[in-house]
Amino acid sequence: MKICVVGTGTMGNGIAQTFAQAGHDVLLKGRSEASLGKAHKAIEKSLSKLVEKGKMEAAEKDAINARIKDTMAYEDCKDADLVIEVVAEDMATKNEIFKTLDAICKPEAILATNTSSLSITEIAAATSRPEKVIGMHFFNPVPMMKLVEVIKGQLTSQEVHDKVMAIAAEVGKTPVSVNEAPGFVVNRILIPMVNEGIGIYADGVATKEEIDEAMKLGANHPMGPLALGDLIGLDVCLAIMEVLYNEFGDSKYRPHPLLRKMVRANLLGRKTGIGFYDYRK
Ligand SMILES: CC(=O)CC(=O)SCCNC(=O)CCNC(=O)[C@H](O)C(C)(C)COP(=O)(O)OP(=O)(O)OC[C@H]1O[C@@H](n2cnc3c(N)ncnc32)[C@H](O)[C@@H]1OP(=O)(O)O
Ligand SMILES: NC(=O)C1=CN([C@@H]2O[C@H](COP(=O)(O)OP(=O)(O)OC[C@H]3O[C@@H](n4cnc5c(N)ncnc54)[C@H](O)[C@@H]3O)[C@@H](O)[C@H]2O)C=CC1
Repeated sequence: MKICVVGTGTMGNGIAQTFAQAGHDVLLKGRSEASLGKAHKAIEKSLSKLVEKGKMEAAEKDAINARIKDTMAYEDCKDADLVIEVVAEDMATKNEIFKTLDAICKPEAILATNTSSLSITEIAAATSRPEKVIGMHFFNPVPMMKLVEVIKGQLTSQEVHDKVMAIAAEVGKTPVSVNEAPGFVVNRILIPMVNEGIGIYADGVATKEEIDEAMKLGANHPMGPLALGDLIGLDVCLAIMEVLYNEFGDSKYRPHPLLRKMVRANLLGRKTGIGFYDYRK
């Protein structure tokens, strides 16, 4: 199966790695040599961790790296059987890319989106093949997280849904079938929790370290809400809160003003080196 991953950010490199680790050839579509180079660096770092831990042979790491080829041209996606779009959480951007992919990709190709919260039906409406458009939602960090939410839009066919469930399982993930709804299952619970953690911090109820420690020890979460926001990317968290707020029209999903302020200051978390915590050492 020929896989094409469009987008080289936090999630794109993890998804490319996962497919290559499962033995697939992957075409990674980036916007610049620099972004592609950064993605390969992240993949190399992740695979090296696995080699260091004795979970992977060095030769296997080289073979995985070799299976990931780069491109900057959508045209090169034309032979792909499955394209996974992993770009910014913005409907206009996704619509534009799906329109482009629809014109280039062979008619039987499945076009999947890794969107965190947006309507699959609305993304599919930009194409002439809505029955082949589906949500394939991976979790961060992709190599470590087992779940993939598989989301059918209004017009997604059962056949495409079943195929994508099988593909997710084949690459070592556990797929869960989810009906289309803003934020699906996990993010409708998780991101308002991050937003609430930010509110608690802004209210001065506790320091950021204390808030995170409290949720780690008091709820057995692997990381606290502020560290998690930094891992996800605060721009992504804000985009998800905006979708929940706008789609449901419910004030309980209001993005906290401090979240907005952090994004406006480009303090996005790990990807910019600083968010609630400083990663620049
Ligand atoms: C926004 C969305 O749309 C959806 C989302 O993704 S929401 C975010 C969902 N993700 C989460 O909630 C993540 C919560 N955090 C965690 O599960 C864990 O903290 C974590 C897996 C990220 C890291 O685990 P940790 O125990 O805190 O740290 P650490 O000891 O460094 O890592 C644990 C293991 O994972 C490995 N690891 C971590 N990241 C890795 C990566 N990217 N690649 C390879 N290995 C990695 C480490 O090497 C380590 O391996 P060993 O257990 O063999 O020693
Ligand atoms: N960060 C996370 O924890 C998770 C994010 N997601 C979703 O995955 C998608 C990507 O998120 P991240 O990788 O975190 O984002 P990121 O900010 O790390 O990377 C975004 C990528 O999109 C590209 N991009 C931005 N604007 C573009 C445009 N106009 N045209 C083409 N490419 C463009 C960038 O070059 C970059 O490769 C989003 O839909 C997000 O909601 C899903 C699961 C988890």
